[in-house]
Amino acid sequence: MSLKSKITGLILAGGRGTRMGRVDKGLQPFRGATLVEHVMRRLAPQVATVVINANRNLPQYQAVVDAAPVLPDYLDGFEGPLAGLQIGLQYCPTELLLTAPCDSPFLPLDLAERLHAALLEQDADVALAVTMEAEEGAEPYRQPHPVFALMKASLLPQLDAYLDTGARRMESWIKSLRVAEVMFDDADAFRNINTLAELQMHEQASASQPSAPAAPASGDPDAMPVAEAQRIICERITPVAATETRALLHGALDRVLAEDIISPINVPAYDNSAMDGYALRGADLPAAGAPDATFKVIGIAYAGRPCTQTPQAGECIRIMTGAAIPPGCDSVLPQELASHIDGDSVTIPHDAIRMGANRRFAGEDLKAGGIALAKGKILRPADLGLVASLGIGEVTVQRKLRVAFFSTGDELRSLGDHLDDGCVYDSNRYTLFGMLTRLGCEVVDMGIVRDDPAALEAALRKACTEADAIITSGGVSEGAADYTRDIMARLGDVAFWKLAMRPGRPLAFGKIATEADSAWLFGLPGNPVAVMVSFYMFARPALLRMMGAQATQPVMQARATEAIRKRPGRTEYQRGILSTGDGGEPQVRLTGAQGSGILSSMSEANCIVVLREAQASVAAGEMVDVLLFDGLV
Ligand SMILES: Nc1nc2c(c(=O)[nH]1)N[C@H]1C(S)=C(S)[C@@H](COP(=O)(O)OP(=O)(O)OC[C@H]3O[C@@H](n4cnc5c(N)ncnc54)[C@H](O)[C@@H]3O)O[C@H]1N2
Ligand code: MOO
Ligand SMILES: [Mg+2]
Repeated sequence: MSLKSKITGLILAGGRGTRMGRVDKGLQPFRGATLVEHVMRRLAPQVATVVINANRNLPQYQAVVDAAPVLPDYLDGFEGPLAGLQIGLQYCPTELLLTAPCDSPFLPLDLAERLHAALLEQDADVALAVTMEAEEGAEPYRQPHPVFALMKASLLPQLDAYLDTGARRMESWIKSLRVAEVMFDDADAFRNINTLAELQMHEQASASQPSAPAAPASGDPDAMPVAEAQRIICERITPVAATETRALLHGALDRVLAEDIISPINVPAYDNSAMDGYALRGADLPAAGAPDATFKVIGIAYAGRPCTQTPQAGECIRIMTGAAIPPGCDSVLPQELASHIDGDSVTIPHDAIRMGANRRFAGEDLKAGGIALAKGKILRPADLGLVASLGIGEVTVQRKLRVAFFSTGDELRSLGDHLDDGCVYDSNRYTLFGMLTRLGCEVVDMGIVRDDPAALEAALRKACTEADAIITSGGVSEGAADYTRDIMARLGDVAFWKLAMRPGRPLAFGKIATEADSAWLFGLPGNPVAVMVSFYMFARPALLRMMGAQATQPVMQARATEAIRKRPGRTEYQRGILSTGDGGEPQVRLTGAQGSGILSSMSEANCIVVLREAQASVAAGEMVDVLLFDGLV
């Protein structure tokens, strides 16, 4: 069994964020994602699943963990890390739980591995990270980080007992356990970001992330870094304002929500049973070591048919999953845990369930008055169901974006035409059609435009009147027939960039206008792989922004199975195949030839390996960033 499969990751995001002016820390934007997404990216490769403990903005946190749960505190009115830990341990389906706070975007990638080694070696209950800290003029000291801990899931009863005493401090609870401390050299990896000022400072500090080792830049000094081009594009683009209404079953799927959906009701609307069994008063359960207790069944509760009888001491109600918890009851015994059932009497052993077991609380999914789905969410199947669970049948969505696209080049031939000498079939238009359609745009296919200034001008003017954005391919480099550049520049404020990336070096971006209309223009390079990479890195985020969508690109880490050559000074996007290694961990290999005309490399791939600007060649076995096609395309 791999180590990963034994561990559940718990991100602690339940705090009040008082030092950030009560903002929800985990959701603060940082380096193109939210803080919690950075934590997720670094924790996920180390564990079987990641869950989040949060008490606010649950839908936003839910989007980060996808199918895994977001767990609100079980204890009311107390938001310390132990409340989060308690619910995390209650949930934990694996032998071990690894915790990390939501504001620690640099946490070590070998945290689980090193804590686990110490846990075993020292036969401890908990292993936690320690660093050496030094303040000016003072002796260096050991700083334990109890929120970066790997612990046995079997510690739950000890934690419950500790919390029952009214104590709440993480440090003192940990002291009561067998603790292994693991010294990490890189104190910065455990830095959490407490204030908005700190956040801004880290945002500005370039490439100091442990995942992007610094390397001497040796690229073209005129080339613009990818992040800067993305920033300029994002700053200029604003969302399109128009909205429309769509029914859940008719047109809402994959659209961008234009308004927050406020929950009009609690979901579930009433406390109900999670099991078929017997509802009873937890206080009547036999104490530890006491003999089995027998209860009399006085009524029956079905889902949709509540039972209004109130059991007295020693009485219970037969209950089905989803049925309302009867008055006075607070716990449900699953029927298979009874030691004996005979007619209307049920016998229960002392250790069968804990008080409060198997009770689902009113509003534990969605609270009345809370934001069930936030504006900007792209509606997926789960969201349609969630909106329906609120009794709402229609949603307000952003109108679809209209995007015109065409290919440029005298060498291009349309499908069905004869392939003359020196010509190629136009493939970019099909790739663009696919990418735009997947993104949910209304596409306006304008065919092939010759390398002729008058034809190009006419095409751009027509596109401008018909669309919100225009995407072209080819003619943006510096060849003698690359006329697109001149015409684009004449029709608007279009800038031509040489970017520090490969593929996708040339790019044109700006606004063009006719007498009556204007549109954003993305002049993508002609090479078939370059057009796709440029689309995903620049056009896609810009179009999503125009659509008013809140979306991020799913990045994860995988181990490179082979060495990858890379020159520092430019970002490289290599096509990869992600798979599961023998130990169950993600691994990635390249698809072979990586030339920007080799479209088969894109077709074979299921991910892009992102080699950051400062990064040098990667050795076999090193971890690399991987951008999954799933969710991107
Ligand atoms: N002296 C330099 N030459 C080039 C540079 C440079 O910096 N200095 N950059 C290279 C890079 S990188 C790229 S990418 C290309 C970009 O060129 P253009 O955007 O001007 O595109 P074209 O010249 O029109 O075409 C390039 C290549 O792609 C093929 N192509 C174009 N459109 C399609 C299509 N719709 N379907 C299939 N294939 C297409 C075209 O036939 C060319 O082979 O410039 C480099 N040169
Ligand atoms: O954009 Mo080019 O395709 O980098 O080779
Ligand atoms: Mg060219």
